[in-house]
Amino acid sequence: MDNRDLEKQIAAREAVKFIRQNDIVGLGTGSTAFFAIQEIALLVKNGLKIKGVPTSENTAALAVSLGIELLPLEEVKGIDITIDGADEFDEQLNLVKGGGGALFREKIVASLTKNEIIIADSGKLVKQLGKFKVPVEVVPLALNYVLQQLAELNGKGEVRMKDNARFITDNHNIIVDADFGLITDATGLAESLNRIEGVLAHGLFVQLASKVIMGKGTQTIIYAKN
Ligand SMILES: O=C(CO)[C@H](O)[C@H](O)COP(=O)(O)O
Repeated sequence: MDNRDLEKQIAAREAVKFIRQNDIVGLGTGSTAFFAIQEIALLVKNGLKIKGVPTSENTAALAVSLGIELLPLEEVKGIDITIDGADEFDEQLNLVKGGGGALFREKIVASLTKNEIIIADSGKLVKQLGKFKVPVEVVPLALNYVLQQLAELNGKGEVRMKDNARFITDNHNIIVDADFGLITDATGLAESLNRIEGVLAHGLFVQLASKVIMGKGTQTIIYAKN
């Protein structure tokens, strides 16, 4: 395992300590969340009773393969704790998410969650968001309109591709990765993106995380809400 994976793993091990018996647990998506799901599966094998809520089809398949019982997102009224990754975060706990294209379900799960814990390796911490382009999930018919609106916000949008075709999300939409340069006002930008018709969700997560647990070398550093 390389150093970044080790950092992800120790962050995941620390995060699962916050899970309690009978919790409803949001299960994140991506290579960091993968470590948390593995740790949760181990706890379940050892007698922990939880129900998982997946943030993507990939995560659902992984969780089922590891013996974690799932609840469908549409039936869930509240989630006790979620453990998810991020593409970048700042010390105010603002995040960019959606590198794996699961941002819409991740945002719904985060919004339903009491304790949203983000786990990350040390490469994800930034002084200011914007190094990672902001993923925007777009209803395909609205693509040109959304690209124009992003340009009005000084964002250069590019349709995400995979294997020479448009990347398609679990919700049958496309992703535009938008470059806004360094983001000075994450709240303002998030609100502007929320107002664009045709945008289902965007990857700016503001005021949604309660802590970020970051692996650094063999230690973890916790950034928490004041
Ligand atoms: O938001 C996400 C998926 O939509 C992931 O949490 C984010 O992309 C981080 O992924 P990884 O842990 O593989 O670096």
